Amino acid sequence: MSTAAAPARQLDPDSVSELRQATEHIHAEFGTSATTPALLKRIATTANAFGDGLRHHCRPVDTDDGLFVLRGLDIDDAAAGPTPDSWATAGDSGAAHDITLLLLATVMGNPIAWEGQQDGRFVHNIVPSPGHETEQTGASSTVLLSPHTEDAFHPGRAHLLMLGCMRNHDDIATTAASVRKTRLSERDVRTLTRPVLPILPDDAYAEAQGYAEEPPPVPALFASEDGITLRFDPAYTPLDQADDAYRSAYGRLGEELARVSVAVSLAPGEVLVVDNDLVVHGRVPFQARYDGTDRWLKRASVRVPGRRTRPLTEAHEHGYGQSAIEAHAR
Ligand SMILES: O=C(O)CCC(=O)C(=O)O
Ligand SMILES: [Fe+2]
Repeated sequence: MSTAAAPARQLDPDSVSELRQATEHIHAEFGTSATTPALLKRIATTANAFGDGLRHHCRPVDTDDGLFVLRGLDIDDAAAGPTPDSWATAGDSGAAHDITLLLLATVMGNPIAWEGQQDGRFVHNIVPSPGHETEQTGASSTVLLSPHTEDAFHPGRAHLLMLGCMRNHDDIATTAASVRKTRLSERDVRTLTRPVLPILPDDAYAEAQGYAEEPPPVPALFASEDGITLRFDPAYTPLDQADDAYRSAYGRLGEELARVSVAVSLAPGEVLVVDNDLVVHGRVPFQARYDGTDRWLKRASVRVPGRRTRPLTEAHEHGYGQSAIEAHAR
């Protein structure tokens, strides 16, 4: 794995103060980041009024890296308070930063929430949690969080994943691997473009895991008009149901993704924006502190209307009974 620097977009001071003022206004008015229709409406009108400078920083991912890091937001470590010990107890910890992230997410597209995840909040807290060390979820720590497409099981998954860093004293890296950097034979691409295996709901969706209907097989790769895209979550893909040829091609895709993987260790105030159709992300193992100073990320998921990065057949998938809620009406 390489530690090559991810493309960075440095926010200019005007954009930073525009964001800060908007955040302070909304936070003072609502006193919480718990999303009500009124708060979401205020987010939308505020984001719509942002200047071109900020908008430009939020333009789509424009390199084969499939990601960028927005830099320059300020986080006051003392004011942020202790890192919560789980999403369930996080409440309004770092609420102002939830609002900032929602504003940025709204400039980039339409933020989404899932009823079945983190109480339906639009901004998730990613913190290590006692008792969850070895899971394949954001709450784990001692295990490698293996590379995955976010919410790969679902046709309504985000186009963009945003990870905003509150705290990361131990420099724990997010990993990211772009399908556009892999080298695969045409034959492997053909094989992996066929809908052979389903992707089952991950451990963050307990209810969906009990869904009664047949899991639909989906392609791992898709040759979109703009180039190849992927939908990949090996930890939740029943590979034993495929034949040898498919399994080997799938294995080569995994090896190529490992080869091109980069490690991005976020600093407070940085926001990693990952194109969820191009890049699989994960996290290196680490030892949690559990003393209020642990790594703490804020996560937002964004749909970008009108993108053509996915097969149209996805529209017929049942999504295991889950549906995403969009922050803003179209
Ligand atoms: O903790 C990280 O760096 C990434 C965790 C993750 O997979 C996610 O938040 O979706
Ligand atoms: Fe993830």
